[in-house]
Amino acid sequence: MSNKTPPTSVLSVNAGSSSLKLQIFVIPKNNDISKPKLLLKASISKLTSPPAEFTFKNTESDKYAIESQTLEKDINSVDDAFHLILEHLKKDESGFGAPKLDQITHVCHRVVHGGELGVQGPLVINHSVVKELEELTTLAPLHNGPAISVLKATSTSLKNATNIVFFDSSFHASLPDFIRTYPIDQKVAKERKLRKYGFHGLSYQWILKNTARFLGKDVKETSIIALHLGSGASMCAIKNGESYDTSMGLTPLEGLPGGSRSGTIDPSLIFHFTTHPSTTDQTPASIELSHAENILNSSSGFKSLTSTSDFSQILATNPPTQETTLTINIFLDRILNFFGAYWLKLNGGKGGVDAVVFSGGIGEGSPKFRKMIVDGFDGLNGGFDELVDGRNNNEDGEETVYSIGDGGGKVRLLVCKADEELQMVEECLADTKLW
Ligand SMILES: Nc1ncnc2c1ncn2[C@@H]1O[C@H](COP(=O)(O)OP(=O)(O)O)[C@@H](O)[C@H]1O
Ligand SMILES: CC(=O)OP(=O)(O)O
Ligand SMILES: [Mg+2]
Repeated sequence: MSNKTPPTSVLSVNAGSSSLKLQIFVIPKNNDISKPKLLLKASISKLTSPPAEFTFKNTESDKYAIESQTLEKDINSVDDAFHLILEHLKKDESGFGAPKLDQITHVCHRVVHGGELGVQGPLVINHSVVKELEELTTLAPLHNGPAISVLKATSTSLKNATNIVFFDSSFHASLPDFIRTYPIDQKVAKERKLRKYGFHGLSYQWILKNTARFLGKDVKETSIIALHLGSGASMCAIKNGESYDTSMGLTPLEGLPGGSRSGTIDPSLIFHFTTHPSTTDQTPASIELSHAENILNSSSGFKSLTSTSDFSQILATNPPTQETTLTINIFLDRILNFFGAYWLKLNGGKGGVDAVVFSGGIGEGSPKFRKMIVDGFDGLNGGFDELVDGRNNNEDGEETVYSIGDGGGKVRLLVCKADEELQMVEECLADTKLW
């Protein structure tokens, strides 16, 4: 329920497939509502390649700070992670610079799949919204369930707060019909809402607005190829400020491979892979995740090719093994497939691409992998910036967007640090309909 008061203290929660990231912002009294102040940042990562890692930073006090702690306890779900962070927050309350947990007025939640709800943009939750989201769980099996469980936990533990959901899929409402439509029976497709939705949209919105700012361009005139390479990886062709194509589809399984996801495969492979496919005559509401779908989401991708879903470990294996080399080559190859396609679709050869932007844990964290990708652009002869090693290796840059190229090309090479949490908070503060 909305409490109809302007936000003064906002908690923002991002339940990813391998991590939970959380930030708290305050709007100091008499201050501009568009300038939230970061009070606290916490994350638990490596949930799918344990042991998990905990970080906690209160900008006002170091008393309970945790730079990076390997968790001994069996923390391997977003739910566990949320409760652990909540316990730590309660301990930290005494050291809080400003509001206590019960003074949080608004909670922003990243929900990956919004289905048709997602087209409307962010929503204040009520029972019917939660019910609709629950029905979408099977369409984002690694994400929606955990996000709903955090949503329920904050509704119970932060009773005074308004809970708002922000959808990863909303940014892709602009996909043209010939891109969003799968060539299947259209009656069935419409009835069951089977189409490309696309995800990582909060990240793409953040990348777009910050890249436009960096380039000094209007968002509506900015066209980029963005790569969000995290535990789940996707790419997006953004044309004049709108999503024109993206690699994920009906679910976050389509497109690039990821930590535990296969990405695109021949759909018939499912029937050769499993001896327990779901039967086809179930109604959508009663369909459980099939065995095969579960395998493709949870035990495929990097994890099935090497011993880990943690890409930093795969890149760091020295000397590389046959398995790590194969994994890296597969990921690179699929990225270049999409890159070539998006370059054509955006008319890159005729100046239709302003920048290539890397983001997500891998996109931000690995100069080595960025260089491999950029080397793959050679054949396009596309007027890209030259990669500058000193810039590409810049690990401590504080800026949200920075250049890794020489700046002399028609197509800039940039890194943008993902911040889906702040993206949600900025949207929340800007949209008075939400409070
Ligand atoms: N410095 C790094 N170099 C390469 N990969 C990295 C680095 N830091 C994190 N990663 C990888 O990023 C992925 C996690 O990305 P992230 O965007 O945080 O995940 P999530 O999808 O859960 O939001 C993991 O595969 C991790 O190994
Ligand atoms: C949509 C998706 O795959 O998200 P994440 O990378 O956070 O798991
Ligand atoms: Mg993420």
